Amino acid sequence: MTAPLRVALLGCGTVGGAVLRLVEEQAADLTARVGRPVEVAGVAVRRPDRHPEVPAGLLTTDAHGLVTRDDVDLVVEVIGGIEPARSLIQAAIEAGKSVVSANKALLAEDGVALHAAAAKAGVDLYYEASVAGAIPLLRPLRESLAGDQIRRVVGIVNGTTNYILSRMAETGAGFGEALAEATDLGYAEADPTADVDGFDAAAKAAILASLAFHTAVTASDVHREGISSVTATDVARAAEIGCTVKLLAICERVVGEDGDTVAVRVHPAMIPTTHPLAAVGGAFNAVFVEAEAAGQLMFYGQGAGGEPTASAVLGDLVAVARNRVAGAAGAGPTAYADLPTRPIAETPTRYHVSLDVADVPGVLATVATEFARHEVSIATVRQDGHGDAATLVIVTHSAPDAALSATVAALREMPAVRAVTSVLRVEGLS
Ligand SMILES: NC(=O)c1ccc[n+]([C@@H]2O[C@H](COP(=O)([O-])OP(=O)(O)OC[C@H]3O[C@@H](n4cnc5c(N)ncnc54)[C@H](O)[C@@H]3O)[C@@H](O)[C@H]2O)c1
Ligand SMILES: N[C@@H](CCO)C(=O)O
Ligand code: NA
Repeated sequence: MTAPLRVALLGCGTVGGAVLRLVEEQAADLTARVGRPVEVAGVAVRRPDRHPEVPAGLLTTDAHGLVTRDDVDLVVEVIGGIEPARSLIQAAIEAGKSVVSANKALLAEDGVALHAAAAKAGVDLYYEASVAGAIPLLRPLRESLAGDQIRRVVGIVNGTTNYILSRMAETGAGFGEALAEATDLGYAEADPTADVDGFDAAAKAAILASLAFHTAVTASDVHREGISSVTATDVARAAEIGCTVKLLAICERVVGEDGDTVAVRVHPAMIPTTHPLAAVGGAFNAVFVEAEAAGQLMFYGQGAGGEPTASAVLGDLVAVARNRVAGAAGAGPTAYADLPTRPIAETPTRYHVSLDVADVPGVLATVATEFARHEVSIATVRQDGHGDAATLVIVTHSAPDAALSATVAALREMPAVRAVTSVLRVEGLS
């Protein structure tokens, strides 16, 4: 029998536990698919007493010692966070081990350095599970679409916020109420900041943009707005214009006369209910990719959860194990395009603005003048009610985001405007 490939598993929580179980359950198939048996050499945890499911002989608290052990070939990092995950992955790479990780926060911050280290050491670094969980997305971008020119990647990449926004739309609940429900059901974590404030989606957007556009994008390059300020009024206003509210990650390569740039942003937006992303409910994820030759592609499925995420980890594990059997490492992603990031202020967007106004002669003209003064073109205006209870609902054409936000700031100061009740970007309207 050929010698097994030996795996160090770092972390044994939701994802790690599922990885361990699947590697054991599918041992025979993995052997057949890889060409050598794949077995777990050790499992690094913080508290061994909390892991009765793991054979005691495999457990260790010495993660660094485990990843550098001579009898370890491959390392699976499912601890999460920046440290100690970064030092452990670096140590593994330097020791000649290929690495599979699910860690979006780390890859979005340090992907370039980690890839450089992996290339130098001649090992693989794969992280399909880090974006959109089970959905095959990063390897399609990295491999299947490597011959095409990707122009745009737009998606719902955070299940927790999608669940909250879906519930707000279904029940009319406010953000706080929907978040409490998501927490009770175990979708939202005890500290939901990373999800609801858009940090999780921004890290994923950075990874997607880097792979799609062959350039280095970090989480700090991503314009980020979360969903905590989305109100029941926003969701109701969206429904009135045939839209629904989603937290979108939008990565665009913008062709310019002075060279191309990338614009990467995460924010809530109204999208038409006829848009395919509008139908993505609950904790599911979906991502649209637009490439020059391929046209539009859509990827849909479970973006989180132990087993779905472990599926992506195991797919990567098989890939790096096969490379190891072949005595090679796969080509890593390139960042040759080296594109500058375009700030949100210059990025063209469309706004939906809802205003409570005094319905007196001339108010519409005054409001329209404020849009014109900022060179923002209005697509549609609707007035509901009259007298003191009049509401103006305005959808703009595309304009630089800075012009739109300056318009809204000016509207807030106008005596004729009693309140700006809803401001959201709009995507996907023709
Ligand atoms: N849970 C999901 O649905 C999901 C989906 C996609 C990606 N991910 C990513 O997978 C990774 C793991 O997520 P999770 O949900 O399994 O988290 P988790 O909190 O359930 O598990 C992490 C485990 O790592 C352990 N750990 C922490 N520090 C350690 C150390 N120094 N040495 C050894 N073990 C240590 C923790 O005790 C915990 O058991 C994260 O990067 C996360 O972003 C998770
Ligand atoms: N917290 C993340 C987990 C998957 O990365 C989500 O809600 O989508
Ligand atoms: Na994925």
